[in-house]
Amino acid sequence: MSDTHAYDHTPEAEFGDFVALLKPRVMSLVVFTAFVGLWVAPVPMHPFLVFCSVLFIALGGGASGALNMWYDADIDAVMNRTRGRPIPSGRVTGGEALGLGLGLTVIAVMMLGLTANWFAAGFLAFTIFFYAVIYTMWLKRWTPQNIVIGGAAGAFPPMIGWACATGGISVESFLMFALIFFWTPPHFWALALFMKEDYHKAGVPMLTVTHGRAVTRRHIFGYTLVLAPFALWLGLTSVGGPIYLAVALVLNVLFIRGGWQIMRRSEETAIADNYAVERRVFKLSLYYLFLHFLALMVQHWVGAW
Ligand code: HEM
Ligand SMILES: CC(C)=CCC/C(C)=C/CC/C(C)=C/COP(=O)(O)OP(=O)(O)O
Repeated sequence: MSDTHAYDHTPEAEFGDFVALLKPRVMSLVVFTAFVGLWVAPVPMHPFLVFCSVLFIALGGGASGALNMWYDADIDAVMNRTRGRPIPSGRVTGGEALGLGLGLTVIAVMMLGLTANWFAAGFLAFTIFFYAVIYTMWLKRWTPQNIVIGGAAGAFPPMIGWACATGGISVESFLMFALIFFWTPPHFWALALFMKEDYHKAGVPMLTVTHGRAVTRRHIFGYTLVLAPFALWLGLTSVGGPIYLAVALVLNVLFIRGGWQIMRRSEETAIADNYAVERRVFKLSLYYLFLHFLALMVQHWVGAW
């Protein structure tokens, strides 16, 4: 991954550096959720328009990643996980990242408006604004609730996908939003438990830094409990069905169990096994979201309720 690039003698930007600015790995899951939101909507779209919509949502997501990296270059330079990124390592200038982010935002929003509809395009613009401005510039450096509220940005994409197909919103698209929204805190805090030093060094008020790990552990478990009813409720709507419900049931039991294990662990035990459980739950979180949306796709294919 580009985050781990070695430092070059002559820091010259390569194409890969500009791709890295778009945070492709994280955005792949974002784009998948957007695609599923669009795919399971009750209004079928022409395959070419499906392709265009997903492409422009992906470009918009990438644009927001570049804007985030432009603004966060100072933080990224301090943290081990991020200091090899294109800007802190000197291969790309802040101005280039800002230009790329703004340029892609304009292209993505305009093209989505022209190919899908302007409601979806406005929604995409708002989501980019939410991630780049509300989360990155404001919440991230200000409150330990940063990722709870900021998580909304990452939760909007399936609603944008649904809006591309239908021109509106619905209970189903709202529940897909809720699924990602309440998933984000356990997803991120599991990681923060074994990355605390990084955020501490960078002065970012993550919950682990401001309230300590014991509180963070309880929050993780709490959110897995809040999340489960929304995941199951989605299965009872018009996009749900027995396959989705079975998958959701298993995944939520596993996730709640993971949250419970994280909460019950003492810091000493965690240090002794190098945060093995926290690492496992972080990985599980990625499968959790991917498999829920995959199950929605399969359910749609075999026929929803
Ligand atoms: C405010 C919300 C979020 C925060 C703070 C957050 C934070 C993080 C961090 C710090 C990483 C670690 C490594 C990396 O930089 O790749 C990560 C990984 C990841 N996140 Fe999130 N995340 C958030 C929301 C999301 C959303 C909404 C998605 C997708 C729907 C997502 C998908 C992923 C994926 C796929 C990875 C693994 C990337 C890899 O393999 O390198 N995240 N997240
Ligand atoms: C369509 C569209 C506009 C989608 C946006 C999706 C979105 C907001 C995803 C959030 C993903 C993410 C990596 C947050 C990380 O927080 P961070 O930026 O604090 O993480 P870092 O420390 O790795 O930079």
